[in-house]
Amino acid sequence: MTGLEIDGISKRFGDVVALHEMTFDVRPGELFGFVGSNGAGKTTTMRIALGVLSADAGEVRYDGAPVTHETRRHIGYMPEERGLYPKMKVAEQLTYLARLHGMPAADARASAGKWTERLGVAARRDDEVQKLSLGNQQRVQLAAALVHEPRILVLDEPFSGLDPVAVDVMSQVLKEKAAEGVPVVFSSHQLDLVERLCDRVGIVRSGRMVAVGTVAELRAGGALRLRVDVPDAGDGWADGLPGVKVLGRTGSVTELELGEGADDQAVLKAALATGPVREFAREQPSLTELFRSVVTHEEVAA
Ligand SMILES: Nc1ncnc2c1ncn2[C@@H]1O[C@H](COP(=O)(O)OP(=O)(O)OP(=O)(O)O)[C@@H](O)[C@H]1O
Repeated sequence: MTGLEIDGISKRFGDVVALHEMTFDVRPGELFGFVGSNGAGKTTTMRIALGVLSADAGEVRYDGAPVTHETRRHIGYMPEERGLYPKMKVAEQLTYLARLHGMPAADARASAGKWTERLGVAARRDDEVQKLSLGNQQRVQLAAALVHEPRILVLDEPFSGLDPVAVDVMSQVLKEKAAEGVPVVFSSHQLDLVERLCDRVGIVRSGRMVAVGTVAELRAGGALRLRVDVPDAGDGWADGLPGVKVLGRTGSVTELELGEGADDQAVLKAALATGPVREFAREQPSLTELFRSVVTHEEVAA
């Protein structure tokens, strides 16, 4: 198995079970989106992958071998709490960080120059980090994760607080890194962005991975929905159909969810019985809707 593997990681903080047998893998060249509600365990997983925190059980592997101190030098990490020295100048800081990861001085300087340019902060190279806006600090933070040309990227909410232009720059850079064969995992609450950008997505709930797959796979696994446009129908036209839940009605369009044992042909018959049917379409839930149903499930179960 190549790439990054998180295999059965468990972690408790006192009585709090932060992670329970968390398992997923990020393949070389893949952009993997890690999503979940606040406190679900994303940051803890990333910290364990980085070795900043130790797991109670389980293993993190890279290219089939347990991640060691040496392997960790090749991980580019963007921590949630952001980890720059506020009083150090941008280029100086990036060069220093690259040197810490073992880059020779000249290469480190060149790489700092390249990444400040690429991320649109070249004009701020000689400013102290604390003098930059938060969004620009975040660009520098990404540069810090990239400056030593890592083989793995682990980014904790890299998109939070960025303006749309910075989101585009960040997305482009992550895609390029993935295209170079780097496994890229990032957490985000911006599900539209995750849906657009990621090859695969993992949804985590209460420290467990509850769904993982491509966006298309996850959507296909969600409940089937129907959108039915019946202009002459009365309000209760779909009530009482077995396994059918009416989600709502806007104008003449009724949205339905089909559960176990529901028959879409019976829905069509009921629709036709009301008069003309202008639209009868199957719809798959968006990632945001899937996420909501997972979170609601959690609340019901809790
Ligand atoms: N150092 C710590 N001490 C005690 N509890 C902790 C510690 N770090 C995390 N936790 C707990 O572990 C659980 C998982 O937290 P974590 O920060 O990994 O979630 P998250 O998915 O990153 O959340 P968010 O989306 O809010 O950043 C939470 O219940 C949190 O309170």
